[in-house]
Amino acid sequence: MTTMSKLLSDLIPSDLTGLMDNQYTRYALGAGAVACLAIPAYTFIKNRIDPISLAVIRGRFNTKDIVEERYRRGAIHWTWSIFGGLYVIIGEHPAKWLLIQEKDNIWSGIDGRPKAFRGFATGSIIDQDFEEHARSRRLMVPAFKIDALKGYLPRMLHHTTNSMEHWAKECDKGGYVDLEEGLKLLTLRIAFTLLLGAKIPDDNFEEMSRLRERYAELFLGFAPWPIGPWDGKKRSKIAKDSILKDVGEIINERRKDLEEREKSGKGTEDGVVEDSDPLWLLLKAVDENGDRLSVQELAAHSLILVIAGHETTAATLSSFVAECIRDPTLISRLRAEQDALIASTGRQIPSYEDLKNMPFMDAVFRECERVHSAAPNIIRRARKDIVYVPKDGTKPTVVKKGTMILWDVLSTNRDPSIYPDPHTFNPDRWLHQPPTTSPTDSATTTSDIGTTSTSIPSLSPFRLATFSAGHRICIGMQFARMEMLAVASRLVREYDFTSDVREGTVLEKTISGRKPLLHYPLGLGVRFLKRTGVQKAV
Ligand code: HEM
Repeated sequence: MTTMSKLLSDLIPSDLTGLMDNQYTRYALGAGAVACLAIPAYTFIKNRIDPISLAVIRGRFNTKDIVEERYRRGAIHWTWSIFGGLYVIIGEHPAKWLLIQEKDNIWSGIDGRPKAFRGFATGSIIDQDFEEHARSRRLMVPAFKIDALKGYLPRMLHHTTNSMEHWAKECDKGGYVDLEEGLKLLTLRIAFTLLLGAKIPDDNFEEMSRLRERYAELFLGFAPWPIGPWDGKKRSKIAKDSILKDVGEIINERRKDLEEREKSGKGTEDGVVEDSDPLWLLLKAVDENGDRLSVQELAAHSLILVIAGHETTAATLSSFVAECIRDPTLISRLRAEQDALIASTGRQIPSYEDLKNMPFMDAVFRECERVHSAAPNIIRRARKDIVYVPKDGTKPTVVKKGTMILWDVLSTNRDPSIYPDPHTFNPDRWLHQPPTTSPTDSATTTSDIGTTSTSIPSLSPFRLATFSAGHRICIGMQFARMEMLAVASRLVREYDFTSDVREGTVLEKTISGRKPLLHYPLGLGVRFLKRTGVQKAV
């Protein structure tokens, strides 16, 4: 008898009544029973664990898979995330329900966020809610209006030129420069000097790098152990205290300046370009009792302005660089547009009006915002039991008081009913077939960059969710859009950063416990070289 037939005869005895006496059969039945319980249990758990949390735990992040999984679960569904159980909502209809109609029924300040996200900017605009929050926004909004933006542009461009020359010098020594990190340093410098009015000498790149390291450490407190480092909270607190100390010094200096001006009657009115930044407006503000904000309150707002104002913009600019590396036709089209603009205006350095005349560049950024949204989620919490009734009239969902609700930005931005072939990076979709606009949404914008000027109309922020929507829509959206166009146009006009890429550079973004925003796992190592035949900027 062969080994196989012996095994079979052992497994299947001729006398079936003695089946349970056979030890192999018992093993097989036992294994079958475990599988019967384990497979549905595994499927049940897997279907309820949030795909982003699962990807971070596994260390394998694929945006397309995550988005498809979230759509499979539906426009509103329950999930367990690393921050606890919550409802996920996708798309325009539930987002409007959450962010507008139920505005008074949700917390969007400190009480609305997961515990891990609390406590790093206590008392700032993002912690505040309701009237207090609305007051802070009213105070800051003038710093983001067109006149203020126009005032920021020359200094933005100056810092960009300075950084580009620095990167080129580094590469002249024969190495590569990590543009992802370089762009963070640049946007951090822009945020410190323009939003807080700090004075930072042009050549102190080392000090900027140290400052940037502290900002990176700050994020270590976001992810709970074991995903983040075991001492993440402690390191984050040390970084925060150190940043607050620096910010406190800037505030004290500017407060002294304000007091001196008030005493001498020199004038503190806005409109002087250097004095229309958000910190200046906050410094001058008085409440109904005539009191000014304390240094602690000012420091908290300043901290959040710098965090929100540099990391996200740099992330989107990095996506721009990565897409140009991936597709060389992009860079030739962008260059053709820039070169034509230079020829028609005679300006090597773009003006504010020029930024409104770059439809293709604008389209590329709109696509970067859509596909590579810097902030993947927006989180709120129910203040009372609230009910979501789906558009199609299917079963309503009751969200219990105290439950977190996460608006899935990544998936909303890839809604196939709005964006055909949603996972493909295709800037032309904005030029040829702009998605439907919503006229009421223009009320949320404070400038005309990238909205009314080019062939690209303003899209409902409930459909392109990158900057959020409703009463907390990103206050710096137009600042960011202007900054991205300004920096990118300078890069494209004068430098080549696409042909010599460091070996091993990975162009797919990921999230990890140490870096909770989407980023390139090994940075963007490129050789940054001056284009030949470019006229010197003046
Ligand atoms: C590409 C760049 C940017 C992206 C993707 C982005 C995205 C966001 C998002 C998603 C929110 C959350 C709103 C919510 O909770 O609903 C937000 C809030 C905020 N952003 Fe931005 N942002 C960017 C650039 C900036 C810049 C440049 C500044 C400052 C100049 C800024 C300042 C703020 C502030 C202060 C808030 C809090 C607003 C509030 O709570 O009312 N952001 N941003």
